[in-house]
Amino acid sequence: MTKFLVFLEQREGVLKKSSIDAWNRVQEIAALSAGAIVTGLLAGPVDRQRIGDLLAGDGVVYHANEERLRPYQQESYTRLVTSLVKQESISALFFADSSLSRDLAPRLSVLLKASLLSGDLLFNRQGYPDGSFRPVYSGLATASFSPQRNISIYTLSPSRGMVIRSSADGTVQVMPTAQYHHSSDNLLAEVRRIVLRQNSLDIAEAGIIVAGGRGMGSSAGFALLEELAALLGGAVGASRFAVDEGWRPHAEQIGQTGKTVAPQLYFACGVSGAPQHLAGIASAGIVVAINSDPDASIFQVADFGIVGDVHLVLPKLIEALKEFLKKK
Ligand SMILES: Cc1cc2nc3c(=O)[nH]c(=O)nc-3n(C[C@H](O)[C@H](O)[C@H](O)COP(=O)(O)OP(=O)(O)OC[C@H]3O[C@@H](n4cnc5c(N)ncnc54)[C@H](O)[C@@H]3O)c2cc1C
Repeated sequence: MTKFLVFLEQREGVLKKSSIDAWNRVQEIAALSAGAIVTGLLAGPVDRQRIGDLLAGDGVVYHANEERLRPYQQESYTRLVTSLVKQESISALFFADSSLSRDLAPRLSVLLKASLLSGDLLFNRQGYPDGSFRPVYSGLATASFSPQRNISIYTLSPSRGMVIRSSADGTVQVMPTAQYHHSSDNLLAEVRRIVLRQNSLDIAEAGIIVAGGRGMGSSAGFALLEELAALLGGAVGASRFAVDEGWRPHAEQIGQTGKTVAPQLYFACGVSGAPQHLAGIASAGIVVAINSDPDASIFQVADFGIVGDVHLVLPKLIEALKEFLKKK
């Protein structure tokens, strides 16, 4: 019997949207892979009632409800996942693509002697194990994969628009996991979480992203994007140019060497639309581009385009939005 395990990531006790999205996608993969059973693993305290409400389909979630697992710790998380994979005879382990999974998945693949497939993975009708494929060379070609080991580990990029469905169509049972020994916990000196800005949304989780590039002119130019993002309840993103210049932190970089995002609405302001940037927004819903160059490549992927100077267009857009919100 094929058993899937989805690693469900929490931050500060809240289940991450990208993990809910991964769970839902694994349910779809299971439907393509005759008879596969979906299970989940959640490390750290999260309201158990909410877990069942948030996840679609049928399945069991193992919950290691321990306070010390609230922050990510490589050692303890590795031990927790490896023991569950062995205990439950898991065939495939799935993660949402995140800084946590980029750290944990390769380590697990060595320890479990598992095939590791990461990136924008999709599954065709063949399902697991032979149906996985993903775009390569910034979407110019497609590569398909057949895992060579008994266990496979997949990291999934967010799906288009990351629309989270309700769980009305199934029953998810939440079960406590057994306690694990933490003999080498004293190896951990200190785990610190650095908050870049209070209340700033992670771009990987955001439903709306307002991104800026070289055309914003300076770090001060991003104040307009912060204002627009705050009005829309979205997050600020950046091109690599803006990050390399030190205008924005790397956590906000979108693209091949940054994050893959899947908002329902994406604003590209003063961004040219280089292939390496577009690689990160392939799953975005509606794309709105503002650029002074009518021939900029970004207009080829945009649903709506405004040709103009961001410093003139954005204040007008913000003003109009404020008026609109006042009337609501
Ligand atoms: C291996 C590799 C990995 C990379 N990874 C990434 C990545 O992850 N993410 C990423 O973004 N890039 C990445 N890059 C860099 C990428 O190739 C581009 O150089 C970068 O995306 C350009 O950033 P930009 O669009 O902000 O700047 P530019 O390409 O310089 O574009 C600026 C745009 O702003 C417009 N503009 C200028 N002034 C105004 C104004 N006042 N109002 C309106 N529009 C204006 C211009 O017309 C232009 O279109 C990578 C490159 C390599 C080689």
